[in-house]
Amino acid sequence: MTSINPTLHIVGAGAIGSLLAAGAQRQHLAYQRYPRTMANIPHYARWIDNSKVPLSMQTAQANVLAKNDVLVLPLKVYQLESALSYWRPYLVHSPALVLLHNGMGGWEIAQQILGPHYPLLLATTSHGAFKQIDDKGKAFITYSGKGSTQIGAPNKGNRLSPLLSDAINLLHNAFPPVSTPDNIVHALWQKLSVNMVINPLTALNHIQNKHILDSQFSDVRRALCKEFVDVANACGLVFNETKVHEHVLAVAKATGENYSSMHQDVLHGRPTEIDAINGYIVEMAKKKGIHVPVNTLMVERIKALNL
Ligand SMILES: NC(=O)C1=CN([C@@H]2O[C@H](COP(=O)(O)OP(=O)(O)OC[C@H]3O[C@@H](n4cnc5c(N)ncnc54)[C@H](OP(=O)(O)O)[C@@H]3O)[C@@H](O)[C@H]2O)C=CC1
Ligand SMILES: CC(C)(CO)C(=O)C(=O)O
Repeated sequence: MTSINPTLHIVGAGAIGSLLAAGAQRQHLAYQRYPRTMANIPHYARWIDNSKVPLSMQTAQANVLAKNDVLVLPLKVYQLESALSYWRPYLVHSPALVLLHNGMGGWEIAQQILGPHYPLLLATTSHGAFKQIDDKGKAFITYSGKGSTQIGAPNKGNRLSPLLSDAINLLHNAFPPVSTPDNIVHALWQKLSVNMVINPLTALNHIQNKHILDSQFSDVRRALCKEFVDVANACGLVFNETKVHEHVLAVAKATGENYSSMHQDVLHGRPTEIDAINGYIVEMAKKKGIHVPVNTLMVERIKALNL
């Protein structure tokens, strides 16, 4: 079963999901959001040029998707298991599915629920967005930082099926630029290297990203990067310790005025993504018999905040 015009089905109505919806809206592409509740669903997006992009408030019940539709899950890793279990009966035609999150572990969860052969894309984005409430009490999102999205099928390089290539084109049309690195898993680990240093240090010390450049964090930064490289290399990914550290510093500088997502989660008393970030490194290290005391400490200290 295929539809004439493929629809972008977006699970939830969070910051990134609604940003993607706004991109589709601007390009006149068919999209549908599936929030858990109507409370706080963003009504519009405040675009980067300050223009207002109204969002369709027509939400739907999940239904069997057409083969050429695309289902995007811009969720936290800890939200994926229940979302994928819920959606599984509606995926009988195997439309392309896109996981879009920080941290790692989503691929493993999707494989467990959908099997190893499901047409799956993994993505990471450096666009920035957050939810707010306006003076009329309506939720909206602000597109706060222009970035780009990298996407690919794990272990497939650029040998993508037409179904997956079409899904990537649809995402690129909705929210460019979308690029396809040679190895998406490597790209996700690269993003992990940034988040495993900046996120817990900014959250634990209540600082903006730029402050992790301070010399007081030099030892902990370097120790985290060394552990990261040991584990990544043991998992078959090639990373160099000096380059990883330099990349982390470059991102901290470029996003210097930001408060990281983990800092904001801690500030607002929300669950953090620590399990999918430093926790993932600890989990992989355990499997490979590698000692990662500093990542372990980061996990323990964030968890001790009892969010
Ligand atoms: N925001 C940003 O600028 C960036 C975010 N990211 C990453 O993208 C991912 C998503 O982030 P973000 O959009 O900020 O997060 P949000 O918390 O804003 O969005 C997640 C949304 O998904 C909803 N949700 C969770 N489970 C389900 C479900 N089963 N069915 C329907 N809706 C569901 C949540 O609803 P509810 O409110 O009911 O829990 C929430 O609205 C994270 O991994 C984040 O780190 C990456 C780059 C930038
Ligand atoms: C790159 C960085 C650290 C930007 O703030 C981020 O991804 C986050 O805050 O989660």
